[in-house]
Amino acid sequence: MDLVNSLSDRLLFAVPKKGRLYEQCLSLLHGADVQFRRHNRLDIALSTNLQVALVFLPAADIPRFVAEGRVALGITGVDQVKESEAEVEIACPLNFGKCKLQVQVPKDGNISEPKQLIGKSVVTSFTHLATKYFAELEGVPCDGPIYEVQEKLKTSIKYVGGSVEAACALGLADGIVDLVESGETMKAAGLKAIATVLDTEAAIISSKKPEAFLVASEEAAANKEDHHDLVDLIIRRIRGVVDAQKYVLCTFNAPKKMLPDLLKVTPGRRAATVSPLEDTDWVAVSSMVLKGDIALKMDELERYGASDILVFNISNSRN
Ligand SMILES: Nc1ncnc2c1ncn2[C@@H]1O[C@H](COP(=O)(O)OP(=O)(O)OP(=O)(O)O)[C@@H](O)[C@H]1O
Ligand SMILES: O=P(O)(O)OC[C@H]1O[C@H](OP(=O)(O)OP(=O)(O)O)[C@H](O)[C@@H]1O
Repeated sequence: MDLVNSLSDRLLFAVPKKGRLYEQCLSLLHGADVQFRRHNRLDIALSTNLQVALVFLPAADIPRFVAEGRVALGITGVDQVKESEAEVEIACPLNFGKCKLQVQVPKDGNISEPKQLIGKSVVTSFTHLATKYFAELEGVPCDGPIYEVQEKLKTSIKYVGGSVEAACALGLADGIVDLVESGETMKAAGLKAIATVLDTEAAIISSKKPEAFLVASEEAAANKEDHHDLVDLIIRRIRGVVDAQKYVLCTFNAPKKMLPDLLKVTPGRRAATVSPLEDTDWVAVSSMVLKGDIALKMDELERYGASDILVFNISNSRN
């Protein structure tokens, strides 16, 4: 059977084909045990252990494919979902691809707030979001199609597909609207941020259209229900991996008399596990702690008399 025909029985799952989200998507799929082999240059890969086909697409196109029910699930940036105005479900934020869509202007110029860009020229890859932002700033109603709103704006919003940060230096724009993470690109291009349009991160999105779950062959159609179960299974697995990455497991030995204070420091996600020790004046405690808090928590545990404090990474989890 050729590759395209073998897709009819499978749940389609769109993943960015390159760029900032690509590597982390692969590691997430690995963590969720979605196994597949991608052949050179092919943008479709059949999973070897689930009834899933991965489709590698540009991040910006994924919301549209999912909204139209061509694929059931996708991973992309929330910024791309908002920009495309695609009607999709944001099933699970993924805690990576975190950045901000910001209005940026030349560092040494005389513009210091977005209102000063009204009537001037702005370049971006996010024309919908930029148009909405400036429409609000100018008090223009934003209910018509985007080109009609743009016609009413004093500010000119123009599209470029990449290297947006070069637009000011090249005389194409007075300001830009672009993504910023570390700020390195903006700094190197001599720009400064003067406003944030959107905070964004990667997310799993799922289709609201029933046809996303339809399968072509009769035999496979009988398993249609399975595709809903499969969507649920994949989302739960991925959520488990994402949650696991946010936490570490902290274990320590605690003098019994200090236990109430120590449990206030590390109460655990639901509750800490407390186990007896040979020495009856002591207990062992294990508890999940947010990764970002762990150093402070260890300081506090030590202060309250905990000893043998150990911290472990968690590779997967389920609630
Ligand atoms: N610097 C960044 N830090 C974190 N996440 C980012 C960053 N830049 C982009 N992203 C996220 O990754 C998504 C895809 O952006 P990326 O620049 O990788 O696009 P791409 O598909 O490679 O397209 P192109 O390079 O042609 O613009 C963005 O929509 C955003 O959600
Ligand atoms: O704040 P930073 O950490 O420097 O990241 C910001 C840059 O990252 C993205 O571009 P990317 O490098 O993905 O390439 P692109 O310009 O081709 O989209 C974005 O468009 C910025 O240019």
